[in-house]
Amino acid sequence: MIRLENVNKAFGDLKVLNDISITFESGKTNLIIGQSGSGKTVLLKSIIGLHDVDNGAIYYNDRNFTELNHKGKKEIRKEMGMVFQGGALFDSLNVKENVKFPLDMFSTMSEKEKNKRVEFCLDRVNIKNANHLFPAEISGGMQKRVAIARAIALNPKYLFCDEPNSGLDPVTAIVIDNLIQEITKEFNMTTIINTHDMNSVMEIGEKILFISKGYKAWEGNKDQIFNTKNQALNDFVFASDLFKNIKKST
Ligand SMILES: Nc1ncnc2c1ncn2[C@@H]1O[C@H](COP(=O)(O)OP(=O)(O)OP(=O)(O)O)[C@@H](O)[C@H]1O
Repeated sequence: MIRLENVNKAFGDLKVLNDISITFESGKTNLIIGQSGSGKTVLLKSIIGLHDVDNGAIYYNDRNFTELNHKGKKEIRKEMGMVFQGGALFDSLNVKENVKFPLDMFSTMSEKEKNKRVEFCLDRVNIKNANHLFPAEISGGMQKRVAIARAIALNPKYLFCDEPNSGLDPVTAIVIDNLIQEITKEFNMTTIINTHDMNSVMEIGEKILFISKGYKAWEGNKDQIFNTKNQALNDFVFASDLFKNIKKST
């Protein structure tokens, strides 16, 4: 569980996050949605400690992350896995080496244990016989799977995904969304996903935070989102004719 209490963040005079409070639950896919520039990335970066917040608190279960010193934050960071936009694989490392990288950096496992863990993670994301291929030699969907395998290599309690299905065709995007949801449940992680993909909202929006101009404008789930009376959320969700028509027909 990750809990935010009255989180504020400004860059100079620009107030980007205003008093955001919410609980992201474990074993669930928690989505942050909002228009471009609404503050999603700044919020995600604040949660993982890449930005210091100006005031407010961020709890990882009962640990107040914002109050911890460098060493304390580092301990919690070991429990975080990340899937960056575009996958962010190392081009010069093959699939196996990419997934093994965090184990080499941060674990005390033996070589045999690391290899076993890499095999487990790649198997879990359904990548087979690709250990020696380089990122440029595999499809976008496979790259995302490798990025997910790498993110779960250290068995994280918390998983952060920034636009995990950007650049994928709609079918592959849903497969990746479902994979993230499955592993979230299987390993009981608290998963937070930044997205503007309405298909993701419909598929895996178990808990949704909608931010508008840096404010929390709504929270709920995928079943509630289509019946909301919130004007800003309606404008966002039903921006396309397709979704307007879906709403009319339900
Ligand atoms: N390091 C920074 N310094 C100054 N301003 C910043 C910084 N990072 C973000 N901002 C500003 O904060 C606001 C929110 O940006 P943010 O990247 O969080 O939006 P977003 O919702 O993630 O948008 P997108 O969906 O396009 O990625 C923007 O006005 C942006 O210019």
